Amino acid sequence: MKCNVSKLCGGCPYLALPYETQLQAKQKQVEELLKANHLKIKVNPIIGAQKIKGYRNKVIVGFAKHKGKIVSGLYAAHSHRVIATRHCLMHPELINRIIQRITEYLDSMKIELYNERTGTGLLRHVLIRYAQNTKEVMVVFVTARPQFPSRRNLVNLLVKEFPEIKTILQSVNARQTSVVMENEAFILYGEGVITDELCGLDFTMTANSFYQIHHDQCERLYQLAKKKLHLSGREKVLDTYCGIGTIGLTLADQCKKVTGVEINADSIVLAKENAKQNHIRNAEFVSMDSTKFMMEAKRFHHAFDVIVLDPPRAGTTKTFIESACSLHPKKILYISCDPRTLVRDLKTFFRLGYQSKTLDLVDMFPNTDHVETIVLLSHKSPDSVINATVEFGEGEGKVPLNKIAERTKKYQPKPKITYQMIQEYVEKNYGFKVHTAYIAEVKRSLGLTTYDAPNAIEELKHPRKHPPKEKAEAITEALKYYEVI
Ligand SMILES: C[S@@+](CC[C@H](N)C(=O)[O-])C[C@H]1O[C@@H](n2cnc3c(N)ncnc32)[C@H](O)[C@@H]1O
Repeated sequence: MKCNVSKLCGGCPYLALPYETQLQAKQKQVEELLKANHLKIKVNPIIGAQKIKGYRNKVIVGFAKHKGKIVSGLYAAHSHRVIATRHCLMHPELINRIIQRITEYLDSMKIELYNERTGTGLLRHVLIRYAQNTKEVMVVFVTARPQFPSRRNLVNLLVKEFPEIKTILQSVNARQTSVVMENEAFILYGEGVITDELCGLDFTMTANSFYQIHHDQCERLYQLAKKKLHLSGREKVLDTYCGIGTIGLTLADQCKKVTGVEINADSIVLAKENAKQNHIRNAEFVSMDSTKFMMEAKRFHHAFDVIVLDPPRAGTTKTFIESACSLHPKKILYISCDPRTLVRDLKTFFRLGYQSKTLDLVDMFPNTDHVETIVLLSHKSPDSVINATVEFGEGEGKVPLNKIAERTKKYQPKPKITYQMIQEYVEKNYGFKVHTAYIAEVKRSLGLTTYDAPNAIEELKHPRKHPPKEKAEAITEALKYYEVI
């Protein structure tokens, strides 16, 4: 593929290589990284893309003046210099056409461009999102101040010419910063959102939500995640760093319950909306830092059969990993867009007894040096097994069957004392009700194991509850009555 500005732009460092060579380079890069870190994991052959150009569904363009005319393009690598280009090979054709029209309109309307050095002027960038399967488009004008002359005219011209544009927004960023969108955007046209179809489900997103850049490869990644997890329908799945709920919701039909955790409150609103519009009823979402959630889950002894994590480039935290392992999930699925932080985090998982023999790569970013990795971890199986042969019956060296029955009776576990039984005992004997969180707190203070409270997820959003003295005493009495202590 030929691109005239490839050297200046730096966005596609592998563009000159045949696609097969690009894939080999990514495979080798991850294999060498694992080897250098003494991680014995086999890397399965990378899953290459069919669409290797025109795949980017999110684009940010800058503007500059060239010979008195407004031109648009991507920024040069590690700089804010705009590389004028009419046609980026990685953008869908429709996006290239919209950018071109916007540039022409801005020029004819004599819109002032923002000057980063002096902090003067109006237009900073334009962000475009494209929902590949529904063909819906979102346009966001990022300006340095709210007043935007001719914007009504500009909006009317764009929506008339491109019926695919479902919404147009303006985001005001007055600070001298390189961040593209700092504040909430206000709607100039449409609903402020677009919806795409992914893995047979509808996902609505805003300008700020995370959504994988390559639609088709994202579907293959999620299919692989499903295959690796091999859910039975009985599992409680925790989807951390869940964004607008894409991974968790695609797993929801194969498990008992999905809990999604995400720091961006707007994404959680969308995740809930996405569950609703797809008629998914076994999913709940919490807006919280994933590490904090994990710490609380550890404190409250929440049980999850599967934990999925898909953090940003920086990876996750040691505390997240330690807390996650302490919950003893059967499986942990780690999806990462940066192999270096993945390797760092895998070492901690391995140290804590979780292991994996294989790792998969999905090429989400053709022509770049980035690669997506996916690895399933499960708890290490025993190092060795002792085989013993026992013969039952009468006579020397045999174990009599009646002895087994006696022993079984002796070691029969006591029936489980539930929170409800304790609540009922307290209410009957003391005349007041006690919250499950109080029971958990008393049990914890006595060094006992605690179990899921029925409203466990709700509780995670609140600080721990310390029971008043009389309630703590009543709960302790109930625990004695039931011979828990
Ligand atoms: C790589 S994206 C994955 C999103 C989603 N799993 C998907 O595939 O669309 C990472 C997500 O983590 C969120 N995030 C970043 N830091 C976080 C944190 N400390 N706790 C929870 N979520 C966080 C981001 O807002 C983003 O939505």
